[in-house]
Amino acid sequence: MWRALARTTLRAVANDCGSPGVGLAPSALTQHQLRHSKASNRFITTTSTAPPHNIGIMSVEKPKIVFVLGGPGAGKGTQCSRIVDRFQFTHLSAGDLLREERSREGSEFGNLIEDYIRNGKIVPVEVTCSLLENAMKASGKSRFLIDGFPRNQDNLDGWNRQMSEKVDFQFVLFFDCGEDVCVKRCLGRGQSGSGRTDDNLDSLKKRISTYNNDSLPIIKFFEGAGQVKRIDASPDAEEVFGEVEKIFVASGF
Ligand SMILES: Nc1ncnc2c1ncn2[C@@H]1O[C@H](COP(=O)(O)OP(=O)(O)OP(=O)(O)O)[C@@H](O)[C@H]1O
Ligand SMILES: Nc1ccn([C@H]2C[C@H](O)[C@@H](COP(=O)(O)O)O2)c(=O)n1
Repeated sequence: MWRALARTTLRAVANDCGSPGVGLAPSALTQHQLRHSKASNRFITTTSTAPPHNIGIMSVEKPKIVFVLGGPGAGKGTQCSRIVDRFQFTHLSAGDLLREERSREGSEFGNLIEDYIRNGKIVPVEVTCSLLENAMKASGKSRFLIDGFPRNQDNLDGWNRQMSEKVDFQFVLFFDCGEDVCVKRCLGRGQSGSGRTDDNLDSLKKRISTYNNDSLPIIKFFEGAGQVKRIDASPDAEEVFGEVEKIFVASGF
């Protein structure tokens, strides 16, 4: 879809992303809308394409994607901010997008998302993947850190169905961190006023169990394919970023 649009859509809104790539104007992009059908208890995605406003330079370059994974509190968000500053990536946190959608007035998924988050469960991929795709398109950028996704087999399958052909997947950046450190960091974040409804011991136990049972197998899957760059996330943030930096430089960024 992006490629088709890129072929016919002008890059007249000059690529403001500061990095090479598709640089499509959000106004000319397909928007995915999601509804929950009570009748069939399924999620339905509808697609509408706004007419392209521009004609011009063609680009077939797909957006570059790095998945960022690791336990709750491993420091994914912290490191993503630094990568954004240093390597001109756009950071999309699946958790942040879900929290935003939960708080959006009129969202039909607010209660569902809250229930999943509070209980440390993974929201159905139809919701998350549509939020990610819409955010990617709206950004007009071409290098993305997809943080906290794919978190289970459902996430991975949904991504493969909806997105894998449209992006240029680079690697998984895996922040490896012991459980005790993760818990301590999340509780510290809660005490510093994160306002998150899941930075408490009860939710954390569930999140860690979901991570061990559902997310680690996905990381192992990518590892088996030689697509994981593992980082020890237990040292301080500065030291961790030193390792992150080496990986991105070695990968040509
Ligand atoms: N290397 C580090 N050393 C010490 N504290 C850290 C480090 N990295 C992050 N933190 C702190 O730990 C907390 C969790 O970090 P962060 O929000 O980046 O984790 P996360 O992996 O994105 O978490 P989640 O998956 O729950 O969103 C924050 O309060 C952050 O300031
Ligand atoms: N792919 C995802 C990512 C996140 N969530 C939900 C469930 C998580 O516990 C919560 C917080 O995510 P975080 O900010 O810790 O990355 O958001 C999900 O369902 N699916």
